Amino acid sequence: MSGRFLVLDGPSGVGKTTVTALLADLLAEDGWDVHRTKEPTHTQLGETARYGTDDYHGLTLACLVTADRYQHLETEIRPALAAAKLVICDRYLATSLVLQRLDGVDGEFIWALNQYVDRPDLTIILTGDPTRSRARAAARGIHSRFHRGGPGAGQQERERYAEVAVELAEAGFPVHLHDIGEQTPNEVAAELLIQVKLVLGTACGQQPTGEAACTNAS
Ligand SMILES: Nc1ncnc2c1ncn2[C@@H]1O[C@H](COP(=O)(O)OP(=O)(O)OP(=O)(O)O)[C@@H](O)[C@H]1O
Ligand SMILES: Cc1cn([C@H]2C[C@H](O)[C@@H](COP(=O)(O)O)O2)c(=O)[nH]c1=O
Repeated sequence: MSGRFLVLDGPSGVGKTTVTALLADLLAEDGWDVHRTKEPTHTQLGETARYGTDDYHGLTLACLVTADRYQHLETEIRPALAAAKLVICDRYLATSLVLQRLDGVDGEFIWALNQYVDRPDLTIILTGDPTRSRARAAARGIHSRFHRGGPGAGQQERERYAEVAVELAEAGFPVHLHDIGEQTPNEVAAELLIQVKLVLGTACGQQPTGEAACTNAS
């Protein structure tokens, strides 16, 4: 039996970690056996990437985060999927396509590095007001050079994520773009639950009713 693979991605401070936790709880209440995880991982390799962005740049950082992704897939994500779990992952390929490009790496190289990664059943990209997202990330604590820069950097990141939503959809990844607007994390999670059920079906094996595509991404 094989599980399902769900990803939440988007700019720093938009609320990925908060919403991932809430959505994971809602899905568990719905009967899914949920495995929540994050990239970079909390392994030595992952923490080197997360906290090492002042030391590692460009190609080096691209290789580090992708090496962490393959290790994550091999040791955690694929075993959980093989155990029929619903894996929900905070950040994945979309982050690389946005941040590594902002770091000067060619998109073709990023795709080549990631050519053997698993395709999620659904990638949700959260976007929101960049001034608010940046302010939240700053209030929580800055641990990466990608978190620095004011609203201008946040606006650029937001635009890149919207472009990457389309890019992933064109590459055959089911994508849902969700702008949080004024929503609270609970409201975002409740709305996403509906979308997830449309695409993944229900825990008791009901077939999905929606065709996988890039929704809300224009
Ligand atoms: N919709 C929201 N409205 C108000 N505050 C929020 C919302 N979503 C998250 N927050 C708050 O913003 C802060 C950052 O949220 P969170 O860590 O979930 O963001 P993130 O996207 O995972 O950030 P990063 O990528 O930088 O780790 C937290 O303090 C969280 O409580
Ligand atoms: C998955 C991924 C991550 N990064 C970098 C960017 C930040 O330094 C951290 C993410 O930190 P947070 O705790 O989620 O805020 O990792 C990256 O450059 N590329 C990636 O693909």
